[in-house]
Amino acid sequence: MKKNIVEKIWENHVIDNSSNGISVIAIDFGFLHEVTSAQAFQTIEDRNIPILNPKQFIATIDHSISTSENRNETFDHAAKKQVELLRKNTKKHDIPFFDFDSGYQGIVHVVGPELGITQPGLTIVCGDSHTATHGAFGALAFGIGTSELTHVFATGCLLLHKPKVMKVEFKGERPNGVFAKDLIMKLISEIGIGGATGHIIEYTGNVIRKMSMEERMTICNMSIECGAKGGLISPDETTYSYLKNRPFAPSHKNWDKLTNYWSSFQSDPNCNYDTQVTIDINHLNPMVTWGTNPSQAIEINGFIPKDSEISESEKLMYQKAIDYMKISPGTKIEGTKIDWAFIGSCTNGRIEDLRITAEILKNRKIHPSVTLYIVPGSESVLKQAKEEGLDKIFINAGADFRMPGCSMCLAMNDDKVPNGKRCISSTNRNFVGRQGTGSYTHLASPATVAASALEGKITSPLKYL
Ligand SMILES: CC(C)[C@H](C(=O)O)[C@@H](O)C(=O)O
Ligand code: SF4
Repeated sequence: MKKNIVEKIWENHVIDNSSNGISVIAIDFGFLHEVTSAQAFQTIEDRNIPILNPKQFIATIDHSISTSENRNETFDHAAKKQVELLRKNTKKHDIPFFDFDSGYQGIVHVVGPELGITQPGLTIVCGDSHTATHGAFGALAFGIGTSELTHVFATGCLLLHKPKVMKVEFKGERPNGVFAKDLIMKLISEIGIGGATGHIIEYTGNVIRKMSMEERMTICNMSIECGAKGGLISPDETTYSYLKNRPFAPSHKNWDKLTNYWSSFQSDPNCNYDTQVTIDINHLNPMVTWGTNPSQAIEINGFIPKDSEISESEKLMYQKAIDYMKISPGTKIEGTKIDWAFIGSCTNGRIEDLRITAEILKNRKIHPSVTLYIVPGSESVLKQAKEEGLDKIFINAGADFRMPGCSMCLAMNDDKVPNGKRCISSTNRNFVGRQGTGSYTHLASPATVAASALEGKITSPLKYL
């Protein structure tokens, strides 16, 4: 029988199928961060259960930490407690922990792939919704809750319903100025925040095949924003050459055998999907959100929608978003004044994102009324950026180039957009107050963010490319 990639990984990991549609699935790897792991550690300790395989996990710190130079010292009390608890728990249970200045610290979804831990065909979990990112390598990766994490600690398994599978194909040629971020934002704006609920998305087609691993991660990362449990891309030569020589990737000895095995994680031609979506990107422009969820996005040369263009079922959400965002229906989104700009996060905090940012900022100054934070996704991204001299370009442009972490993506730390200020951001969520109480967020690609920071208003990157 023909199978899609999700079915293949699933069948490879089924330990038991029960009669009520729930299966016991083996989990290969788990990532931990300071916000969602403490309760799971506490539960297994209270019940006196050991962690079955501590080497099946790695932990790092990202969400609540400071991104200032002296980040070790500038902790608020609650954040410090979270970090210290994770340090203590990982030490006690012998789980590798990537602390400040280990060389491996960073946002969990940036760190896993760049260390070569994320590999094709694996099942990967983390107490974090953007675990979908790891799907870019052909892994079945998804976020779990704290009680599920307790199960994985104790048993290395999870009880799961088999997900449905949606095939998404981007068709055409990518126009200049249009990046992976624009493609995924376009998909979400088409199918809506619940469009892929209950599904894992498989991204297919030539546009995806030509993408780097960084771009594929940006795509898979935002799968969750249209309701999907995860998103993945079948592995190919791009995947294998990215993984080769990474610190935790398998050794070269049996590399051909290994890549042959990894290549088996492909959907069979003409296999079955529960849902299929095709997106034509031939005439796509850079995307930007106008509202308070990621589906409320338009092309940058478009107009903020009017009430008459909105379907009955979306009117309430629409009106709330318009009121909150203090924008005028029917006006052009391009040209909207911004006060802050942010480049970073597990969506767009990788080296390629910093390179395109540098290309646009080089020998230019950001607008005097704009504060631009550039936050690398990990210590290795930071190191690479410095080696390439990108830090100097950022600083010369007037940006604040900071230490790795989630930073202003969710403002659970010191980095916040002030009340009443408007930010253009390379992140994945524009919920009310996401970047700070009373702040306004417009999501876009790093190129659009950089161009907008130069102009002090929402600006297409085309002018600078
Ligand atoms: C804190 C964490 C649970 C959360 C998530 O699950 O995604 C965060 O990473 C986010 O992006 O909102
Ligand atoms: S960078 Fe943002 S989206 Fe990613 S894990 Fe951190 S808070 Fe969540």
